[in-house]
Formats: sequence, C-alpha cells, structure tokens
Amino acid sequence: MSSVSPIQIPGRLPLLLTNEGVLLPGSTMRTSVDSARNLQLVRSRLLKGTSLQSTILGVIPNTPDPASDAQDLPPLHRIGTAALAVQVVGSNWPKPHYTLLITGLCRFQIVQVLKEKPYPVAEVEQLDRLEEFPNTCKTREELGELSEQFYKYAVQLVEMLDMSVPAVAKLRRLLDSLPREALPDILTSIIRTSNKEKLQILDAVSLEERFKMTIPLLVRQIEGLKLLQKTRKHKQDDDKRVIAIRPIRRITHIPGALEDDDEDEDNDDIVMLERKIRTSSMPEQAHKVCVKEIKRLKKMPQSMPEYALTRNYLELMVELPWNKSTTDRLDIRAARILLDNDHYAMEKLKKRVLEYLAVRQLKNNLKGPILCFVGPPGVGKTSVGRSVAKTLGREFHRIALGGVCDQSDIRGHRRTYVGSMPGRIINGLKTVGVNNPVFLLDEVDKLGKSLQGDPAAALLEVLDPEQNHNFTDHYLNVAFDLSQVLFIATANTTATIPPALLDRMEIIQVPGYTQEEKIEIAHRHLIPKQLEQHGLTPQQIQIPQVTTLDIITRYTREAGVRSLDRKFGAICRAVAVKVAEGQHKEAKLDRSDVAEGEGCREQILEDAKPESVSDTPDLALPPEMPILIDFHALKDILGPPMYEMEVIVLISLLMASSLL
Ligand SMILES: Nc1ncnc2c1ncn2[C@@H]1O[C@H](COP(=O)(O)OP(=O)(O)OP(=O)(O)O)[C@@H](O)[C@H]1O
Repeated sequence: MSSVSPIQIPGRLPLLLTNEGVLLPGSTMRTSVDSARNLQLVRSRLLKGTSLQSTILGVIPNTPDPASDAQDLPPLHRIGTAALAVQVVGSNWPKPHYTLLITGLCRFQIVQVLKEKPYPVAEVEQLDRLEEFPNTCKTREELGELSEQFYKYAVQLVEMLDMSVPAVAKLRRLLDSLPREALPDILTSIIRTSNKEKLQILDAVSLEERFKMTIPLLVRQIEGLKLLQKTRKHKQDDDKRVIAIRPIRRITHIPGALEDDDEDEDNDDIVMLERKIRTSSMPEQAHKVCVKEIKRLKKMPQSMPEYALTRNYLELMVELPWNKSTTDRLDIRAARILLDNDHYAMEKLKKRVLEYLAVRQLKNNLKGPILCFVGPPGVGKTSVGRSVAKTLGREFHRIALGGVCDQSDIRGHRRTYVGSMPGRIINGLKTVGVNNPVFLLDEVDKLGKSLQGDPAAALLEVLDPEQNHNFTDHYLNVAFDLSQVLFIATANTTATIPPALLDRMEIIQVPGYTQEEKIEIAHRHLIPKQLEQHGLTPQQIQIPQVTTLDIITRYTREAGVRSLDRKFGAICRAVAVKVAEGQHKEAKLDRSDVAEGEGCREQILEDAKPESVSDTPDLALPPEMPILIDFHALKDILGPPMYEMEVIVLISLLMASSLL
C-alpha cells in the first residue's frame, strides 16, 4: 500500500479554452492567448493572483473561443487537463496578446460550469491520481503485462535515437524512474502524433485503455524510424561507393553529366584540406592551430555560418607560402644592363639601387633601410620597383596605400569580426605564392588616419627588420615571417609621411625630367611600348622628334611622362583605325583588280591624292605608309594645343591690363 496520500487539484478551476494543441499530463506546451475570455483569465488569475493555487488552470482542448465575450460560451470538451501556468509573456501593444507556458498535471472532467463571465469557471472532478512519491513496483503489479509491453516498446524506441544527445539520454533515465501510468501521456506528447490522436489519449480515462491506444502509436513510430535508418544506410553505402569510384569518374568526366552532391564534395574537400595541412611546411605553431581548427570543422554542421569562416581560414593557411621562396639572381652587371634597358636617365636612383643590390649580394639577409623613392607623378618610381624585382628574379606585388585609413587594411580583421579578412600584406603573399617577393608600398605619403586606427603604425611593424620576422596579422592570429620580403616604398612628397615611418626609410629623390630627357624616354621606351600595345609597326607610323617636342610643350605640362605616354596612346589608336581601314580598302581594290584588269588599277593610283589622318572619304585609297604624324595630324588627333591657347590668353590679359 502507498504510504502517501494523492495530491488533490482544486474542485473549482478557471477554464482556458484552447484550439491549437492538446496538453497531456506530464508534458509542457506554449499556447497563445488572444480571445477576450482567455485574456481576462490571464489578467485576473495570473497577472494579479500571487498564490500557487491561482496559477492552476483547467485547460479545455479542441474548443474555439468566440472573438467577443458577448457571444455565448461554446460547447466545451468534456475532459480537460489541469495545468500549472509556469510563465506568462506578452504585451498590450498594438493589441493585448500573451503567450503562456503551461505544464499538464492531471485529467479532470467538468461537472458543471459555475460562471461564464468574465471567464468560465467550472466545478471539476479529478480523474488521474497525482502521487508525490510514486511506488513504481506496485503500479507495475497492477498494470501487469500491458504496462510491461508498453515499457519495452518505449525503451526500444528511445534506444533507436541518438543517445549522445543529452535530452535522449535523460528520457532513457526517466523511463525507469517515472511511474508507469505517466508514460503513455508523456510518450504520446513526444512522438509524432496528430492532435486527434492526442485528444483520444486524453479522453482515455481508463489506464488500460490508454496503454492499449498508445502501444500502436509507439509501434508506428518504431517502424518509421527503422525505415529511415534503412534509407540512411543505403545512402551511406552509396556515398562510400561514390567516394571509391570518384577518382575514376573525375578522369572520365562527361560534360553535362550530373555533378556530385555538394555535401559529398565538402566532405571530400575537408579530407583534402586535412592532407594539405599534414603535408604543408608551416611552422609548428601555425600547424597546431590548423589541426585544432580542422577538428572543430569536422564536428560543425555545414549550415553553421562559422563552418564557411573556418574553412576559408584553413584554406588560406595552407595556401600561404610559409617556406616557399624563389632563388635570387644577384648578378650586378646583369642588373645594371636591365635597369639601363628599362629606364633612361634616373642615374642617381639607378646607382643607389645597384649599391643596394650589391650589398645584398655580399651579405645575404640584409637588414638595411627600406628604400623610398620620392618624386612627382609619372617619373618611373613604380616602374623601377618592378625592374628591381625583375633583376633579382623575384615576384613583384604592388600594394596601393593611397587613401588607406584603417589599420586592419594592413593587419587584417580579427576572425570574430563579421566579414573578416586578412590584411593587404598577407593577401599579397597569398597572391604571389612566395615568401620573398618585392612589395612596392605605393604612395605611403597618402596614408590616412581614422577612428579605425593608424595604418602607418601598423606599417612600422611591417617595415621594422627587428620585428617583422614575427608579423602577426589579426586574421591569421599566428606569426608570419616577413624578413625575406623586400619592401620598396614610393611617395610624391616626404612632407606627409609620418616621421616614425620616414625614420625607417632611406629617401631617394627622383626629380622630374628635362625636355631632352623626355624626348629620349619617348623614343626609346614610350613609343615602342605603345606601338606594341596597339599592334602597330614602325613601318606603319612615324613620329618625328619635333612632333614629340610639340606634344611635350603644347599638350602636356608635367614633371614625369605619364601624360605624354597617354598622348602617344591616343595617336596610336587613331593610326590603328587608319591602318585597319586601309587594309580593308586594299582588299577591295584587289577584288576590283581581278574584275577590271591591271589598267584600271593604274588609273585609280594616278588619281590618288595624299590624305591626312583625320580625313576618311570612303572611296579614298589606302594611306601611304608609314603614316607621318606631323603638326597637322597632331592637331587632328589631339585637338588644338592646350597650353599654347593658355599662353595666348595670358598675353592678351597682360596686354589688356597694360592698356588700362
Ligand atoms: N626614365 C624612364 N625610362 C623609361 N620609362 C619611364 C621612365 N620614367 C617613367 N617611365 C614610364 O612612365 C610611366 C609612368 O611611370 P610610373 O607609373 O612608374 O610612375 P610613378 O613615378 O610611379 O608615378 P606615380 O607617383 O603617379 O605612381 C611608366 O610606363 C614608365 O615605364
């Protein structure tokens, strides 16, 4: 006999009418409250009442409550669940609405409705016993075989689930500790059942009937799970087969054939990534981080946003050239020839660069100052940097610093940051794929400053030979050795370079060019380069030195040669059009030749007149080669001279002022 008396629910209960789900004893459910009667109940019993008794409600399922409390109470479902309101959340705006968290205690049946307004209250009869300390042995005896059968199915079902999930393990323990008569209600609310089935279980007041009704539901769920596991196993077998035959399929890939599942590919990629980490020559510290991250990645569901982040991180880590470098070609004589071939004049600059390279040749691992070329735009600072890389046989990478005002541009964002990326230094290393490139830090004088930190301060660490072997990008979070990188900086002026940065660099001034130097540069470098870029040959275009001088004096006003270079580009484009049209006309003439004979062609050639570059009558003959760019052609292509006009305006202004 049980030594404890059963717990009684109050004889009168306020009724909460629900229509959404069915609350069974022993289970918990959330229900929304928006009808007038239910709102009243919540306000006066739950929000005002403070006793435990006031939080006990009678939940009547399957009963739609009319929108207005003026309407009659609908017919009530006979059996309900006495419930404890555990939580009330909600607001009064824009209209009153609450959500209740309720836990089912036991069944009751309505004896009679005592009042209907403002919310219904009924006299109820408790149907289930609620014992404080259930005596499971006694219950087992009473229920006999039916309960035993139910228990076995319940255990079978739970053991088919993933026991590593804490909630499943807890449920398994509960099966042994809970009174048997509570199990049908609890399991019905856990397994996949319809509201109608739940309602039938609620209405099954006799325990025997309840067990009988729940067993088929358990069996149905077990069969469903078995089927699911079977299909999963098939799929896994298929997956294994796909992985096994994948190398063959890759070789015999048929265009248009179905691609493998994304998921399979991802798993494959992770295996590859792991292999790359194992075989990569990264330092021990970086290797440790990668091993830790890949372990995390394997446990992560692919749908997690962190999955993609970790994968990108690991891909960058294996791609970085931790130990990969090019061998330097340090031949000073060859370097001198190459620099001379690429650049005219700039004697001082070339001399200093050669000295620098010579010292490097004698003493490897030179921890010398960073060279910084300072001069007006277009004097060839960037292009000398490129030549230095070429002479050394190193990779070249330009990092444009103009306008950079965030220090994470240099040092990267921490990985916790949304959209985090490595900085430009690490990105550059990934691009070139070696750890000893020439990095040209272009326009260091145009670095900005902002609330996001001072990029110049970050550059100090990069450029300091004492520190940069341990450069830590925020994104990588492990040190990368930058001591093999050759940094060269360029600037237009030293005035705006932060003093600490300036202190780490050796300034080499690159002055502007004289007219004579510009003419030489144009004819030795700029014109041949432009001809090549436009597919022209010296047999097709001729630019005399006087024309170059005209362009320099009348069309450009600069210390460097960038504008001059652009003007040659414009001339080459115009000539390219003429040449292409000429080829077309020649082809036409050849055809008319065949039709009308030699005599006719001679006649046409006799009539031919010399033409200017701009004038293109359709019937005209192909232009004479090479096309000469004289002053008139220049005017046709580039328009009237810009600076001559300015001078005229200036003179006329001066004259006007002297007259006044
Ligand atoms: N001495 C030279 N010999 C041959 N080519 C030159 C010389 N000086 C400049 N150039 C050419 O002029 C063009 C512009 O040069 P570059 O881009 O290196 O100028 P820059 O000084 O770096 O300009 P900025 O300060 O605007 O970056 C390039 O095509 C370069 O080859």
